[in-house]
Amino acid sequence: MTPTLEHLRRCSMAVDLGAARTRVYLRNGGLVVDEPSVAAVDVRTGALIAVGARAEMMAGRTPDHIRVVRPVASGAVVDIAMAQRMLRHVLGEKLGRRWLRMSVVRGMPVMRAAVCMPHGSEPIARRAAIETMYGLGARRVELVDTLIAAAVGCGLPVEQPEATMIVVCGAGTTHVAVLSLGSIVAAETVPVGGDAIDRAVVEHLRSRHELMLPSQAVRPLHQMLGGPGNGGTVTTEVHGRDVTSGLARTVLVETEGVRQAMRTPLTGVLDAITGVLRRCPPDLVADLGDRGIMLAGGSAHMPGLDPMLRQATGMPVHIAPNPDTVAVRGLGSMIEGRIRTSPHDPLAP
Ligand SMILES: Nc1ncnc2c1ncn2[C@@H]1O[C@H](COP(=O)(O)OP(=O)(O)OP(=O)(O)O)[C@@H](O)[C@H]1O
Repeated sequence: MTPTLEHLRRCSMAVDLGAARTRVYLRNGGLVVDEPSVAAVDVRTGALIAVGARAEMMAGRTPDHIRVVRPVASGAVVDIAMAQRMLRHVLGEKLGRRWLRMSVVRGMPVMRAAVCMPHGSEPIARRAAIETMYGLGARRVELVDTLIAAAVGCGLPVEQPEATMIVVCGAGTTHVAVLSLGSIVAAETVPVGGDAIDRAVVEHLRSRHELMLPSQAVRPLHQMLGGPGNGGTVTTEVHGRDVTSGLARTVLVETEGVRQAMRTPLTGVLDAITGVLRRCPPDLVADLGDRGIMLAGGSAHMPGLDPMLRQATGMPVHIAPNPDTVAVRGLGSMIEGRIRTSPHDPLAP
């Protein structure tokens, strides 16, 4: 069923279950949860040991009996029971007794929740999101297209008869859309995000330089994506571990090689942008030439991404303020009734 703004105004909670992070916004309470979508479980007893940032820190450092799991992948809940335990735990931790009062009254579920769903998600993914929220005590669940929520969160004039383009680049997926009059004119989703770019860098250094890179060493290399950074230097020192000996090693890496490695997965995003533009009427494309692209999602923080998109598309690229939380904040504005859109808005994914 397509939710209307009236339905959304009755929701007390907006939820964005991402592959990297889980975010919860409470009506009149703001963003109360922004934690990694990770849980650590004792496989002998099934007990939950940690969730969120604490569980993420344990990844790769656990003894055999502790498993670190990610219940959300590519924008879909893949382990409903674990997603419920993770959410219950973080909400209980952040809200205490208030959480109990808002979810169940006299044993009956009372909460109404709005959940962001990736554009074009499969019915099974929608079902999984609904089941997750029912298990948490929701009486009713409204699903809203992430692209609409993100556009609202970016402050784009979605209800106006002019085109706006949004690119939401998350951890596992990137969504591209052109919106006008509160509706999606054309959209595409590609299974490429920040994680694929990081994997491309790690793989390049392993195969070309026989260097294993610790995960925290990948981010400083993002700078190379946009063009010849570092004052135009052609090589950069990278510290890591030798693949064969396991000993610490420093190598001089050609920036162009790293840049090409990062650009390879991003060709999917560029293809999606051109595909969406090709499907738009010419008048809307003319609007976009002036307004440009609004870049959102956690990967918008990647320092080389916006210059790279600017260079490849020839269009202005703007980074949304707090780009990683735009979708849940946009959905939060909807449940708080702070936006006006045309009454025929198709909000559903
Ligand atoms: N400062 C930063 N520099 C570079 N990359 C960053 C930065 N902050 C976050 N990221 C990247 O952003 C991604 C997470 O983005 P986001 O929080 O939007 O994901 P998500 O909504 O959980 O994922 P998805 O939309 O794919 O389900 C990760 O790949 C992370 O590495």
